[in-house]
Amino acid sequence: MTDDGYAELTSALRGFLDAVATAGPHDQVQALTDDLRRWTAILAESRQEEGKRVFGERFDLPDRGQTLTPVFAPQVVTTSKVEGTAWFGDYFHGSNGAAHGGTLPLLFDEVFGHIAVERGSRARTAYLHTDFRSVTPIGVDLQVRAWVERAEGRKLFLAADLRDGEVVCAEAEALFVLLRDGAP
Ligand SMILES: CCCCCCCC(=O)SCCNC(=O)CCNC(=O)[C@H](O)C(C)(C)COP(=O)(O)OP(=O)(O)OC[C@H]1O[C@@H](n2cnc3c(N)ncnc32)[C@H](O)[C@@H]1OP(=O)(O)O
Repeated sequence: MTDDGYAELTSALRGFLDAVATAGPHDQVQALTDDLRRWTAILAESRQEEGKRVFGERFDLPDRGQTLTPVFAPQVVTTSKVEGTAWFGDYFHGSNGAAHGGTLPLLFDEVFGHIAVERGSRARTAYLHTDFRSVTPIGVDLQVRAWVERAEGRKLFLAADLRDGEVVCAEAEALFVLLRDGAP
C-alpha cells in the first residue's frame, strides 16, 4: 500500500458519512455545508478521466479507495473464490439496526467483481439475485464469501453468502458475462 494519504482519506470519509447518518440537528450545519462546498470546488479543479482517478481504481488501498460499498476486506482472492470480512457502517443503516436492503446486492456485486478481476476478465453483471435470510446488523464484523459455480463460454455463474457467525444474513447468485472485444 502506498503512503500517500488516500487510505486515511477513505477511512475519514467513511467516518464522516457514518457521523452524518447518525447526527441530530446541529448549530454548525451551515458551517459544515460551506466547508463541503469549498472542498467540492477545490477537488473539481483536479477532476480526472476514468483510469486516472483514485476512487474505486486503487486496488492497493482498502476498498479500492471508494466508499460507495460497505467495507469489504478480502482475505482470500483466487480465480474461483473470494473470502473476507464485511462491515456495514451507520451510513448503510435501513431501520431497526438493520442494513438497508439495497446495500446487500451492492456488497455482493463488489465481492463477485473481485473474482472477475482476479480472472483478468472484463466482465459485467448481467443479473444479481439476493435472498435476505435474516437482518444484516450494522457495526458488526461479518463473514462474506463468493465462489464460481460454473463457467460456460463467456458466462460466469457465481454464488455468495454473508454470515454473522452461524447466522446466514443473505445469499446471492449472479451471472457475470465476459465482454466481447470492443464492448464499452
Ligand atoms: C472489484 C470491482 C467490483 C466491481 C464489480 C461491478 C460489476 C458491475 O456492477 S457491472 C455494471 C452492471 N452491469 C451492467 O451494466 C451490464 C449491462 N448489460 C450489458 O452490458 C450486456 O447486457 C451484457 C454485457 C451483460 C451482455 O451483453 P453481450 O456481451 O452482448 O452478451 P449477450 O450475447 O447478450 O449474452 C451472452 C450470454 O449471456 C446470457 N445473458 C445475458 N444477459 C443475461 C441475463 N440478464 N440473464 C440471463 N442470461 C443472460 C445470454 O442469454 C447469452 O447466453 P448464450 O451465450 O448461452 O446464448
